[in-house]
Order: sequence, then structure tokens, then C-alpha cells
Amino acid sequence: MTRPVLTIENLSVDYLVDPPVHAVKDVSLTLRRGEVLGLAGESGCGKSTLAYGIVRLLKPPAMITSGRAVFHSPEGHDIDWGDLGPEDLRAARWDKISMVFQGAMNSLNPVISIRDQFEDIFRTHRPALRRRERRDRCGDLLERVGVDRARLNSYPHELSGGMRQRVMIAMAMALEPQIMIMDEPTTALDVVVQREILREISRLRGELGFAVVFITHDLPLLLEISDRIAVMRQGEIVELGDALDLYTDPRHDYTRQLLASFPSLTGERGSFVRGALDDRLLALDAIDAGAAKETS
Ligand SMILES: Nc1ncnc2c1ncn2[C@@H]1O[C@H](COP(=O)(O)OP(=O)(O)OP(=O)(O)O)[C@@H](O)[C@H]1O
Repeated sequence: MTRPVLTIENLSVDYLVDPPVHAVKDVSLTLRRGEVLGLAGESGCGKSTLAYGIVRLLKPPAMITSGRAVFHSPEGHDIDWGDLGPEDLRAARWDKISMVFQGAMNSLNPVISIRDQFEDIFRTHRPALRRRERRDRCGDLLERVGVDRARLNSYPHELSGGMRQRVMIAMAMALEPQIMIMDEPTTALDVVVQREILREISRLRGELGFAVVFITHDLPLLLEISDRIAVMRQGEIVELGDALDLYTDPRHDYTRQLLASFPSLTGERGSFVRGALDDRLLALDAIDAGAAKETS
């Protein structure tokens, strides 16, 4: 197997309130280069705490009580996120691992143009870039996520919610990080826009090869877009497997319960998701049948 891009070892996070909340308990997992890893589980199971913990964005009363997250660079260096000082952490966050959080579109500065917010990233992290090059890159990035480059002159309030979220995704890609962590990045958007954006993320992942940790409680959506899925319950990963295996042959009772809680996956009437999964299964069946024919 190829070297992973991120290794999380025995990560635990508590909220030091009374009584303390053990939000993440001894989580270990590896993220493969270029994969989409879905993180599923009901509200409050610790998904966001784990995501913030990986990139050390937690604030008190949260405390990492054990474990570490190690980033493996393509050049073969290992970077333990916990060893970085505040400055290095800030730099590494955009450069190595970037994040798009729920409602991120509202974190754009309302009084600064999209161009200036974009350019700021390059000015800070790529100071050697010439002005012309910086401007071209900002325009290219916007177009990559399906927004006209003329929008660089706009202010956030002049864009729809979907466009602002696309801008945030473009910004997260600006420095070509190896990993993008997306915590409910499209939940606030309507379903059609949500699908368009997800399709875009899939395409870009194919083009640029970054890995994605995708967090949502929407299991049907995860089944559709993930290579592997980790199921989280009460702070622990109870099952981790290939998305298709998880759907067809769930091992853990809780995974079965979670699947059963989505009528679109189990009900009589097939949904888009089931259709997509069934297509994948049919395709696999066809491959198996072909292989069987060749060997017979
Ligand atoms: N600031 C806080 N103080 C105390 N407890 C907290 C705090 N933030 C989160 N928690 C608790 O930590 C646990 C994990 O919360 P977390 O937000 O990580 O779950 P989640 O799976 O991301 O939920 P959601 O899908 O609703 O975002 C929950 O029990 C939550 O109540």
C-alpha cells in the first residue's frame, strides 16, 4: 500500500466542563493519499471535535488529552502537528491541510473584495509571487470551482450562498494542500447546489490528487462520494471500511442501525443514492463476470 498522507494515532479530546465530556476517545486512523474518507455518525458523536483536533484548532474548554496527528509530505517528511508552534501551525493549515467548515461562506470578510481576500493568501504564504501571477492564479482558482473570474471584483454580499461556498472551496485549494477537511461544507445550501458543488469537489480531487476528509451526518451522501467511510459513535470509530462494503455488508450493529435510519437506503422506493450505488454494484458485477469468463 502507498504511504498514507496522514496518520492519526490514539487521539483523545475532552471538554473540561463539569462533568467532563470525553468527545473523542482514542481514535486511530490513516488517510490514504488522494482518497475521500467519509466520517459518519449522528449529531454529537464527535466528528467536528475530531476534525478540529487534527488541525489543532480546538479552543478551551477542549483539550487534547492524548495522541497525535502526523502529516506525511510527498517529499517524505513527517510533520507532527502537535510539535508546531502557532506560526508554523497557521502556515501549515493552508499549505498542507486546509479546511472548509459548515457556514464557512459566512467567514468571508464583508468589506473586502473577493480579489483582496484571495490575494491575501498568496501575499502571506507565497510572498515571492509577482502581482500579475498572483492575479492570474486567483482568477484561475475561481474558474476551477465554476465561478466567473469577473467575480473577483465582487464583495461577498453580492454573491449567492452557493457562490460564496465555492469561493471558500477555491481558497482552501489555493496553496494546493494535500488534504482538505470538509465539515458539512454544503449543508446550508439547497440540494441542487449541494450536488453541483460535490461533483466539483470530486472532479478537482481527480485533477489535483488531494485527499478529503468529508464529514456529514448524511450517510447516503457519504456513500455516494466516499472511497472509505469511518463510522463514529460516542467518540469512537466503531467501523471503518470501503464505502461499498459498508453498504452491502455492514459489520457493526450501529452501522446497520445508521443505514436503517435512512429510508432512502433501505425503503422500497429507490433513491438517487441507491441508484448510484446499484450502478456501481452492477459495474463491479460486470467486472467480476468478465474476470470469471477469462479464468474459465
Ligand atoms: N464547547 C463545548 N463544551 C462542552 N461540550 C462540548 C463543546 N463542544 C462540543 N461538546 C460536546 O462534545 C461532543 C461532540 O461534539 P461534536 O460537535 O464534535 O459532535 P458532531 O458529531 O460534530 O456533532 P454535529 O454533527 O451536531 O456537528 C458532544 O457531546 C458535544 O455536546
